[in-house]
Amino acid sequence: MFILVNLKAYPCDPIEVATAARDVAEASGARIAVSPQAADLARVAETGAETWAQHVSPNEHGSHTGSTLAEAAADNGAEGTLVNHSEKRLKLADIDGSVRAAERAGLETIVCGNNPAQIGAAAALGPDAVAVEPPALIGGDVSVATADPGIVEDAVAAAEAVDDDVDLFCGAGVSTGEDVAAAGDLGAAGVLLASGVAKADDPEAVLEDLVSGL
Ligand SMILES: O=C(CO)COP(=O)(O)O
Repeated sequence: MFILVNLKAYPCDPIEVATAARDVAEASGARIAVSPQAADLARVAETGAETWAQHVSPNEHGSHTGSTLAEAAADNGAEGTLVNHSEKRLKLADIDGSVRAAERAGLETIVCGNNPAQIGAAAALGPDAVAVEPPALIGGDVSVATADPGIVEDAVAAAEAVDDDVDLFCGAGVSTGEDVAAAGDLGAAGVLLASGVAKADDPEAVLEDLVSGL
């Protein structure tokens, strides 16, 4: 299971989380990545933690003020990027453009969707993985695998029906090792989570629990 910690715009210390993620990944052998604010990519990557962008724009170099270029993310240590997170939704053509921009820059891609129909559409764009995150459960206390196991199973089927090579992740409310195991049992290859780590008093302890069953 791949565990991706999205720091969103939470007021946590990205270096503390990244250092903990690096240490827990090294000690456990689990794959853990941290996705900080774009401005923090380089210093998070310098910790040695696997580092992902939260978004990249479909643009190439040029007159695009405010763009987060895939090339810039890669040059600053990102190894992958989320695309179309529920809090950063894009038009279909722009999702396609962002995935293509990420590919050009050598970034891995996870395209998010709110439901199985969107997951099928996202899988058709050929990312490395897709992630189903029901918006109503994001930031809550109950994990998607517990609150709505059917949506994870249906999303696995939707991705598989389009492209067997595209992994399915799930996210929303994930905060414990039990949540990670439940997601895996439903067919997910990884989880996205945010508040469970970013708002924790002791992010390292939460990360240790998350990988405890792997
Ligand atoms: O949006 C998410 C990860 O990208 C999930 O957020 P929470 O873990 O806070 O529910």
